[in-house]
Amino acid sequence: MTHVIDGNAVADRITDGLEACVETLEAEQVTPGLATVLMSDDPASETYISMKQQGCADLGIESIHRELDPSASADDLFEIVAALNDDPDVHGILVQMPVPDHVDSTRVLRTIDPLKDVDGFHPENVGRLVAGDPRYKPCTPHGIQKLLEAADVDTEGTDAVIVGRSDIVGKPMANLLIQKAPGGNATVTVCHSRTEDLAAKTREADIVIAAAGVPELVDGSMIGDGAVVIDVGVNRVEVDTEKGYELVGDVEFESAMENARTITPVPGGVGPMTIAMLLYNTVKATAIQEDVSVDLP
Ligand SMILES: Nc1nc(=O)c2c([nH]1)NC[C@@H]1CN(c3ccc(C(=O)N[C@@H](CCC(=O)O)C(=O)O)cc3)C=[N+]21
Repeated sequence: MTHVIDGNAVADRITDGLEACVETLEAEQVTPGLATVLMSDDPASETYISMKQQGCADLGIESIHRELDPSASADDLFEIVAALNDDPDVHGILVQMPVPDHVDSTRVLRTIDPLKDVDGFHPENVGRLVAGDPRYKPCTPHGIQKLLEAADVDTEGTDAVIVGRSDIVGKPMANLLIQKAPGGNATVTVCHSRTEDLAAKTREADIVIAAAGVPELVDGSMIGDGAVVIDVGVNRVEVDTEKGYELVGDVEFESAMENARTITPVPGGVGPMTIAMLLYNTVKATAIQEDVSVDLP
């Protein structure tokens, strides 16, 4: 029987653990603060931002929100980030990606105070991750590490194949999986749109992590017997319902189920973990900046 990992349950366990950390901070008169910045009218971005705010509210994290019209100037965005950098009540800053084309996203990431960079995207934090001394692990790959741990998947000595080379999932995931630490010690292959024979790579893998942003790119014929399959895809496909869309992963779930030992669903797999690990980084950022020690889950 294939084990379907319940991402909501694992995320709830993490947030329960964070609750104790928030209490420890409160005892020191410290309330964690997360700022979200949105410069997009993409409905998906709006959904994610409101899920993040809800997560903060549930935990007792103060959240503030700044919104800019997508036609605003890059300088307007930099000014907002600079003000949040200087605000002592704000411990974490997240600028929702993607930003409009006329805004240089790498410059946005460089503008955020690295201590408040709860996405872990600032070059200083990327550098620390690559050097094996992470401060804030990027939320989605960190969440995947937690899911694997919860499902009793030992990554050590495994062959892991990552499909997708993005800065926010593929690259940091590869770095975490090759590090000399629990949740690492894997042999990693990173595949992408120019990979010659994707199926030949994934079929040999003990762990397949699909993060290409292509609906149902990976099907059962590409999954080896007994493999672990992690689906990072959150593709919105239009359907004729009240909601208007359906979430489709990068994995064709039904056929992949037939070969996989363990698999994550979409929705209810990796997505909820991304939010939980953002809250985790916000609590960690608060503890670092306020010099309080907390016992992170
Ligand atoms: N600076 C920045 N940081 C991010 O962390 C970031 C970002 N930009 N831009 C967009 C992506 C995407 N992302 C998701 C978060 C939660 C779910 C999630 O919880 N999904 C639910 C379903 C949500 C629904 O129903 O639409 C699930 O999979 O069960 C998905 C995707 C964070 N991102």
